[in-house]
Amino acid sequence: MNPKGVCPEEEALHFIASEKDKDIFQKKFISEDKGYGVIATKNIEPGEFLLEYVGRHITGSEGEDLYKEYSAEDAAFLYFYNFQEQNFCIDGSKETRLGRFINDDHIKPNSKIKIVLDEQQKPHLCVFAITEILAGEEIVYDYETPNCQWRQDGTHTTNYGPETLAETDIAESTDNDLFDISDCNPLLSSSVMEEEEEFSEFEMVIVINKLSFFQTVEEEGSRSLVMSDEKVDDNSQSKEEETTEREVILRKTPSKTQQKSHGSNSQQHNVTVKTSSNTSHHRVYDKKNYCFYCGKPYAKITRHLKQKHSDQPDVARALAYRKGSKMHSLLLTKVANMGNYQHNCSVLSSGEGQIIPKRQATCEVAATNYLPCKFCFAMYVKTDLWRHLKRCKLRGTEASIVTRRVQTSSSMMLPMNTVISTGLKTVLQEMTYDNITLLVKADSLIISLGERMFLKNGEVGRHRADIRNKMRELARLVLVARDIDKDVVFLKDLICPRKFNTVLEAVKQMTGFNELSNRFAVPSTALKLRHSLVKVSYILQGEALRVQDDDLKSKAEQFVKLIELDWSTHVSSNALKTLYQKKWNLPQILPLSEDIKKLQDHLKSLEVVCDQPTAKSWSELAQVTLTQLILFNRRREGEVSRMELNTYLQRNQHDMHDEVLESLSKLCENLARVEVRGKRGRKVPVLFTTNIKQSVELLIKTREEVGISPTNPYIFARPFYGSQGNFRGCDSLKRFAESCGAKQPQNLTSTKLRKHIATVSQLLNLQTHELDQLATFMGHDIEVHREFYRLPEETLQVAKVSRLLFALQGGMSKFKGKSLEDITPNINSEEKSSDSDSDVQSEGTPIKKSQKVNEKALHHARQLGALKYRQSRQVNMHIMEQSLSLSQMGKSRRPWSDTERKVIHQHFKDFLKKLKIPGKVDCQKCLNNNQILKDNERDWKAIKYFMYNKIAAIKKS
Ligand SMILES: C[S@@+](CC[C@H](N)C(=O)[O-])C[C@H]1O[C@@H](n2cnc3c(N)ncnc32)[C@H](O)[C@@H]1O
Repeated sequence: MNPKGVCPEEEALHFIASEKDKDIFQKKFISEDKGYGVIATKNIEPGEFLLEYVGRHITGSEGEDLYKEYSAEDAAFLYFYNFQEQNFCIDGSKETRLGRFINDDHIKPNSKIKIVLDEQQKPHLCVFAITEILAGEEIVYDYETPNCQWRQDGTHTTNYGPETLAETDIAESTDNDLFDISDCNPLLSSSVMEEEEEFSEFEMVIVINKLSFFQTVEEEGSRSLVMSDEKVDDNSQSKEEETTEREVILRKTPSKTQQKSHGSNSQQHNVTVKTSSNTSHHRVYDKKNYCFYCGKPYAKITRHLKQKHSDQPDVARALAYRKGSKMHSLLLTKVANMGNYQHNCSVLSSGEGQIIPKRQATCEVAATNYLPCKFCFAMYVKTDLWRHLKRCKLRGTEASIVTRRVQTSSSMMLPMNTVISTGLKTVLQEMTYDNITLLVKADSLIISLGERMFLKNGEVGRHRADIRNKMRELARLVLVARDIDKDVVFLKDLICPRKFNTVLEAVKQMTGFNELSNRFAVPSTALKLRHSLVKVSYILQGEALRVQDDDLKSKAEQFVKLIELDWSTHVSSNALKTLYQKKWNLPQILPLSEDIKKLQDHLKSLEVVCDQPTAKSWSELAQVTLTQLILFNRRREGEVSRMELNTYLQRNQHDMHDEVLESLSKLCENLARVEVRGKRGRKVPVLFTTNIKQSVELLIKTREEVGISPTNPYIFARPFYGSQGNFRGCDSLKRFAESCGAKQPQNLTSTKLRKHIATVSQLLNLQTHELDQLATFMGHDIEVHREFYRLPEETLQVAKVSRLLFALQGGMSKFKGKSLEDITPNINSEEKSSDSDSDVQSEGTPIKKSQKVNEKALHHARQLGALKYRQSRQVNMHIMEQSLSLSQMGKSRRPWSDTERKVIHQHFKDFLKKLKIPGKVDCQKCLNNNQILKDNERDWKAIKYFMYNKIAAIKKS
């Protein structure tokens, strides 16, 4: 009965039934370490019912399953308890009620959990006050788990309350701040140092007094049920032994750190990691920490440091703090960690020995799974490192924000066998931390290759990716080769004629060579490896020359010789064949003009200009403008994305000479031109329309306002997290292509847009110098332009070779002595049937599509008539595209045959009459000299289409 005359259990039952929390509590953010907690808003008497730990009631095994599935955050809310010799769990992770937010305090708990049974005899976990609680004080109970993370880290803080002094986080204290928490945390003292670390999933064991009306449950029974294969700290064990009338409630810790071993691929062949020797009932104290000063292992490292090395500055500093104070134990922990770190580094560099982690796993874990904390030097499982870094009390004030690439930056603390330049180090830092990266760093030959590549182009972002890929490729080869041949440790061991077969085998395994089909799964890697291997052989030859090592030199030379002799038979020829065959039947689909139009309109509608831009609206405008630039210029996305601010600001803005301007189009006045670095270092121009120019200028003006890092050199910089990167045009293009409602958004890529312009430009029958100009603008060599941006091959085949095939069907005798161009087979009936076929089968297949195009083009040409072409100087691109295949025929400059000439002559006259072109035109002359062609190619084409149609009709009849 509490002072208000209400029985606490009855009050608890009332709140259980009403499914509500008492309104005298409030959820409040306590600190970075603790997260949220529960605060009383009124004074509370001892014994009073406070809150219920509400959640989904499930069985213990269901809880176990959830624990495996849940993230660490959610797993913290799984409450395991034992009731009437059965295991239960309350999953509070999805709850909004307050009970689950109550934090732990084993020093000054003000509450306690008890089980209350409702009318249906269902158990409920209820929290009752055990001391007087003042308004503003945090509700805490003792989790009674010495092993929980925050106690192990020595980061335990007193509960939040009105009389509590402001929380002092050691991370914020300087070395000179004497911070003593011993008054409120007497148990902490040397527990961090002297207690053995362990790796147990069950860290919190809450032992509560049984309520009188509950059945007594034998402790051993509950232990065997819940902790079958887990270990419990000795302290808690002894406490449990003392308490006979107790029921065990277990809460699983969120620590999910167990890692599977990487197996034989681990770089460190003979490196193991110390694992826990605990059994389910006994804790085994066999972990030894290495002394930083004498390099020897000790079971009681703190005592050793105090007794033998108190004169060392770091130890002396720790001892200057009062025994039992937080700083005292933290600084000693650091020295102990440094000893282990030193030992671990020597193990990793020698490739032999046992690594001492901060927490010992129960199963074998690969050494590559551990990384040191850069603040306290302890080795943690790499996937848990970020969590530790957040809490590490030795991280200091300047490092309060945990960096994004936690693993890669910590991996730089591991020993490297080779000297690496600062430049290449920055490249390595960007690598994912795994056993491949570990090998890269340890292999001097791979590093040498990286250094050379970095010297060439390392400052350019995307080349850094190339360097990383090349190095990793070689490291993967070595790892595969290690499995084939146990003598291979580093790449150098492979550059030897005797190991050539191993290399071939490793390449085949790595690139998925199929012995039966002689095909590679990844043919490009197989081809690239040849170049890398030759390069590293040259590096070795150079090295051999410098140190006058004839043996090494001849090995490297012979290896290159073998590559020249044998590589193509075993690798290149099949890899090339695979690559070549992969391209067969790949449709070369160009973007649809209507899709391009849709995208343009969509981008236009998104050009939002706001007076006070935020980082979000700025990045939106940046992406829209970037996409517009790519689309307008048909430029490679990377060239535009990486355009630098200075390049834009320092562009040539001198007024053009008046006479030049006059002779050129008005457009020149309005278009800004910026030259950027294109493929292979070519200078390529990017044109800015007035709109784009305005957007870019606005972006530049408001860069600072939205918080773009001043050191970010790009126009289209990313505004978040002080990024030094830029938006990628391909991402923006993809995003807007998908949202613009295009029929085929997948075809709206910068490469396909470039193909599009190159292809449709052929319809214009540009003069050679004009083609050259276009190619230069696109950043192509003219030969490349002609070779790769020609009409799709299949269109040509359909247009030309199909004539022969059709002719074959109708009998060849009448075509005797004619060229392919002369053959005009009767294809109408076939076209019809194939067209209808294509409609039924699939719309997208290129050949059928081009046949359809033929039909459509003819239709258009007929409908619009040549006059329309002539009158309208603005050529409709869409019609041009559709006339694509016919244009090939229009391109033909061969003289007409005699029969054709006669028929055409007549029709030509009629046609001209129909077009109302003055009869002065001499048709014969036109036909002979291609006069119209010279004057206006488009007219000529339209006429030819018409003629072709007529001829076909005549032949048919
Ligand atoms: C049931 S939750 C309590 C609510 C939690 N503080 C939150 O913000 O969600 C248990 C978790 O709170 C944290 N916690 C509880 N007591 C703590 C303490 N004294 N010091 C640091 N963290 C504590 C631990 O992360 C633990 O896993």
